[in-house]
Amino acid sequence: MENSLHFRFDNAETGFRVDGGDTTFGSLEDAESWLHDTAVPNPVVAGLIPYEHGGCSLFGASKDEIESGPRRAVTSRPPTRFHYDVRFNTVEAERYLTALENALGSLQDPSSELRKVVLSRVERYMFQGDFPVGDCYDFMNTSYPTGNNFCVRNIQRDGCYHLGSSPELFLSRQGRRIALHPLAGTLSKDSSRSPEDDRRRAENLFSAAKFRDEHACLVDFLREALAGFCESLVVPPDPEIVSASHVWHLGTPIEGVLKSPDIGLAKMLDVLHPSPAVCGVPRSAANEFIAEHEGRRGYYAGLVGWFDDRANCELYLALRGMEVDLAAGHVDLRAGGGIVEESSIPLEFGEAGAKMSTMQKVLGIEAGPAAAAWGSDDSAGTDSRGPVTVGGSGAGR
Ligand SMILES: C=C(O[C@@H]1C=C(C(=O)O)C=C[C@H]1O)C(=O)O
Repeated sequence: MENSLHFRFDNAETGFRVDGGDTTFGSLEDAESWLHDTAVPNPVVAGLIPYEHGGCSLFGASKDEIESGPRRAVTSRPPTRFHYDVRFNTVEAERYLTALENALGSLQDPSSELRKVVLSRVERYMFQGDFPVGDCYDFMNTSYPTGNNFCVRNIQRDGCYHLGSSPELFLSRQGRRIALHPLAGTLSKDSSRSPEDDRRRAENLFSAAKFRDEHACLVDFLREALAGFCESLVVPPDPEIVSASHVWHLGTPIEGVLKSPDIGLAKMLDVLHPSPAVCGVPRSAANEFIAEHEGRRGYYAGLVGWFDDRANCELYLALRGMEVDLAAGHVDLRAGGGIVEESSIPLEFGEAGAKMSTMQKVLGIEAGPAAAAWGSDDSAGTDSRGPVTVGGSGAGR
């Protein structure tokens, strides 16, 4: 039954479902050729584009047939139980800490060109029995009614699904008009405070040099990259505070008008993706560092959404998500953050944990023992709590 679930997306404005059908594409190029050649009326392609080039999970459909009614939201969580995979998570936390230490070494070395690199870590949870992917997605819609919620079948690996609730619009395009809402600079929310008080605390994001630097790296990159495509571009001088499920971010809404309606999507993505929101500065050095320390990321930090034959699109960063492997019986949660010279290892570890909470809440999982040991950051300054003992008997609920 789940095999007919291809692509689902819901946010405050849109609901979009592609179920059934066998028009699938493993590359952006194949999807674009289909859009131009097909006899299907009003064709559209929806799905996932990975962080690296190639290996997409894209589905072709007709806009006329897409089910786009009100979202299906349910109030009860599927009953599946999850257990923290101590062995996997211990090895993974150590790998991440080594990557962080090496990154800080490079960022603080005046002879290295690296200015920012985004590093991520994975937490694995095992389950037995059924994992009802569709029900879980419906419950996500209840949990995050204003998130950019997605659920996509992986056509590269049978029995694998990617679900998440993205906070970040990567690129939307209607004709020549484009909009982006890049985010960088993060503070974990403090649930012991009132939302208003915590929002005031988040204003620390404006003043701390570390967050402004991380954010400036991203906005400067996009301003320069978009200048080549746009006849006009509006980039506000200062970022704003954006609320995501368990964290606050710095975000800058960008709008522009393209020089020509003929600029293709693949050409724009070549230049814009991966941006320093998920990669770093300079891009080649950051990408080399990521490949060496993380290997292939696949759909984590890739793009999720849809595009049509005129390159109109709505694409979000595939973040705050999870990969469900039904055959292996596990769910991998993955999150990370931008590392700059002033970053602190404990705070980065905690920030990734706070971002993972987005999916932990959907699954009914308590934060893993590693995250609990780090605690959450209560200031925007440099705090040096730690070190963590990863492991223990912390099973999820
Ligand atoms: C890398 C992630 O998030 C990205 C990194 C951010 C940061 O470094 O502050 C903020 C938002 C996202 O662009 C993630 O969620 O895993």
